[in-house]
Amino acid sequence: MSKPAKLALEDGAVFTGVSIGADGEVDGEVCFNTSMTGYQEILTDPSYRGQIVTMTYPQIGNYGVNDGDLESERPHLAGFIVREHSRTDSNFRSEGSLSDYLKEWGVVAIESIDTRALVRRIRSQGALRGVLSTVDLDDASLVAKAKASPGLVGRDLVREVMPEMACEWQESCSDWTHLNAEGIRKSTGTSGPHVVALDYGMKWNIPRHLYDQGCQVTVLPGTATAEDVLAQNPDGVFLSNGPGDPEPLEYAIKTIQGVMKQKPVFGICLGHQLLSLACGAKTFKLKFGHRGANHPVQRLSDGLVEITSQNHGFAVEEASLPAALEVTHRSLNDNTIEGVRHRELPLFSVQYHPEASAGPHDSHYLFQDFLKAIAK
Ligand SMILES: NC(=O)CC[C@H](N)C(=O)O
Repeated sequence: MSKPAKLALEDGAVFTGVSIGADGEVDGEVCFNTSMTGYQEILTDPSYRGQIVTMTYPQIGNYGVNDGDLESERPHLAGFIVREHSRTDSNFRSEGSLSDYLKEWGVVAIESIDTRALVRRIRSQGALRGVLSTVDLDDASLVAKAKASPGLVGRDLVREVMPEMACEWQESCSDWTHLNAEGIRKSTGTSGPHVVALDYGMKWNIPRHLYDQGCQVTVLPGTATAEDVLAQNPDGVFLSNGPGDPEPLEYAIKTIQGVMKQKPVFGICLGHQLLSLACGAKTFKLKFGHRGANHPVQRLSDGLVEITSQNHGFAVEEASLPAALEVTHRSLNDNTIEGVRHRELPLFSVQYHPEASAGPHDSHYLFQDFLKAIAK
């Protein structure tokens, strides 16, 4: 028996569909991801905290869910919007249906709305606050709730997703990760460098890659101080992805400033924004963000174009870049900064996701670059 659900936006638009997830009501920033695959990695990426994610690919759930394709222990997004939830899942790796998974984890989700119209609205007006509900179906009430939703700007969402405790990472990339030109060798123990990863909501495929490069990986909560990090005597420091606005994360910026002159640092996505802020740059909010698995990024050193996996709504403001930072990668969609490096110190970061999961493997070389920086 199908249950109605509604999505209401702060601009007054209301979409009526069918619930495919848990009963309930959620609010958040409505964004969209254009990946054709990877819905399980997207659901479990902690960077989506506070967001209601729309998939533009029309049929979702067709390969089910499994215990291997996870980027954290649970879904973190506020809600999920699809055009059509596949009634069957055909995949030898499937261990269950997407709908059952969403219900198990209490994710409010909707299908059978005009996702093309919704995405066109977001693209023309910018990211919009919204409410997704199976319990309140009154349009005016829902629109009022959407207008009251806090949005992402100025909020520290990292504290809601980061781990409580430190841990030693011991997991390799899945056997499904194809070896690229450089090859991802399965870890033969941790004879490599000791890396401290500051976890602001880290996607698991990042420490898997570091581990497969032979690193000993110590994961610390994103609130760790510079003293906590240096007490581990690391050979390098990694700054992870994570949700929300980077600007209010003053504790994280302070920690980075306390280690960046002593240790090589590599940052991804939120880590890239925090490293840039720590060096004196500013960040700004993109109109509707970059979220997908086919975003072209040019590496400026040799002109190579990488096809990248992306999920970010903020970016580093080019006009605010200090002389010490050099732009290394640029988006070919909108020319925004996708990577920087420090001209003197061994610090570099990218706005996009070289760990893929899901997406192309073009950028795995950056993990080797980090080990080369550490070796130097
Ligand atoms: N995936 C991420 O780390 C996202 C970074 C930041 N929360 C943004 O939206 O830009």
